[in-house]
Amino acid sequence: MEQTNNKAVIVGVNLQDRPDFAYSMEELRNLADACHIEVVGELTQKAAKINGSRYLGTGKVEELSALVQGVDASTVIFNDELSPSQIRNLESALQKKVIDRTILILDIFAERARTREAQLQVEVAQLQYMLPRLVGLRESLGRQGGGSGMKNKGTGETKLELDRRRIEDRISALQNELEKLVAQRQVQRKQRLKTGVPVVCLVGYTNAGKSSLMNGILNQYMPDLNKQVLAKDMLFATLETSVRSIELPDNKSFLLTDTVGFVSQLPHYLVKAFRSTLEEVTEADLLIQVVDYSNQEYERLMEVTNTTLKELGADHIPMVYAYNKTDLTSERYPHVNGDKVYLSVKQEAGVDELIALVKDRIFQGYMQCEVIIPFAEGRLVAYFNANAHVQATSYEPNGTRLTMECKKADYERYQHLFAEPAVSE
Ligand SMILES: Nc1nc2c(ncn2[C@@H]2O[C@H](COP(=O)(O)OP(=O)(O)OP(=O)(O)O)[C@@H](O)[C@H]2O)c(=O)[nH]1
Ligand SMILES: [Mg+2]
Repeated sequence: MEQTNNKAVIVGVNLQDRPDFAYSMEELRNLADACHIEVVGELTQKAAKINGSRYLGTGKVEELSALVQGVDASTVIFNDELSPSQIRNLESALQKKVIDRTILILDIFAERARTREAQLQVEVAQLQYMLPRLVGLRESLGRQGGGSGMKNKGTGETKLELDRRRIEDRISALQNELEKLVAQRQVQRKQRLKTGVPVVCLVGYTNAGKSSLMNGILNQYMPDLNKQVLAKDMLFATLETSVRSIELPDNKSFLLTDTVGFVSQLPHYLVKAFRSTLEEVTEADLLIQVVDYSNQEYERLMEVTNTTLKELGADHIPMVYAYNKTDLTSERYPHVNGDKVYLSVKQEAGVDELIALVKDRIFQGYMQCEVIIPFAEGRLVAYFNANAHVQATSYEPNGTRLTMECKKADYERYQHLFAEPAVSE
């Protein structure tokens, strides 16, 4: 799609007085902006239902046509996903390029995707969006042929059938390649899981500050590590997950994952396409939902996030909340209330409080202890070195003394093997 120097009018139907309608139009403007399209006009209509053939009522299409001419726009962007026939009818009525919210999101994803896996996922989603629209195009050609629609069942259709088959072949080739990449990543993930280090995932609406928070935590706890992630004031700055190991001053560590942001009406092709990337989320020990607390609509955006998590099958995972950007509100910060931390990554205030809460949750089943492991049980020393936070090791006549923080369950399981004397808290 041509994107530069594009002027567009955005159009939305406020279906049954949607409470989040104004925000969804503002978001559409931001999506257009992220696609380098300049929005020069807006038209909305209140309606009980969307017009099946032209999205808007007839009078409104005329009004739109005049508006588009008046502001010299080349493109018209609709707030909902349009059907193939709606696109066709609107293009012929307006004589302008007609696109919808889904195309904008797909385009942004296509432009931002960096890793091979993200690129493949986006291409599959784009092709899946195109497929039914190709069929629509075939219908329109059939009609142009005139008569029964059977008469010219010739060249046009054959070509489109070919295109269709080519697209289907391409989709399955891409999916094959994707499966291989996903399998590779799963091996890496399994290895990480095997180490028993807890996994914490940052989730939330796009632009809430997830990547900024990841950087804030890295700055504070891993200042020597140059592993910052991209954080930017734009929708979908992050399209792939990145994992960083965070080591805390008391020797405990966890893995922190930054993920792609959610958005309302995220095209289902994309949810599907990104499911493999978001598998990390379903295996996390704890989720940190990052909320842009300065956004008036923050509660609705949290609902979208929660619904998406449910779709991913991650709604059973314990969650804490980082109410970010509190510097832009009148709320006091940093300040903790139950499982919520009011903070400002920008002002570097509240990260410690959040980490304390995270630690409290992920290291719940741990205990501090000192044990002596008989030399004959050497494999246990190896086990604790891999699965506990061993703070000190020394050698006694009757075995290896470990001072460590380990899982309570592990302590109980192996207690009968420890040599005396051992002190534990
Ligand atoms: N005022 C203020 N701005 C913040 C704060 N934290 C992050 N931001 C800004 O919010 C914008 C988005 O930040 P990101 O960290 O990229 O957001 P994200 O949640 O990772 O977004 P996606 O990757 O697009 O899902 C950036 O411009 C940040 O500078 C904060 O505490 N206060
Ligand atoms: Mg991000």
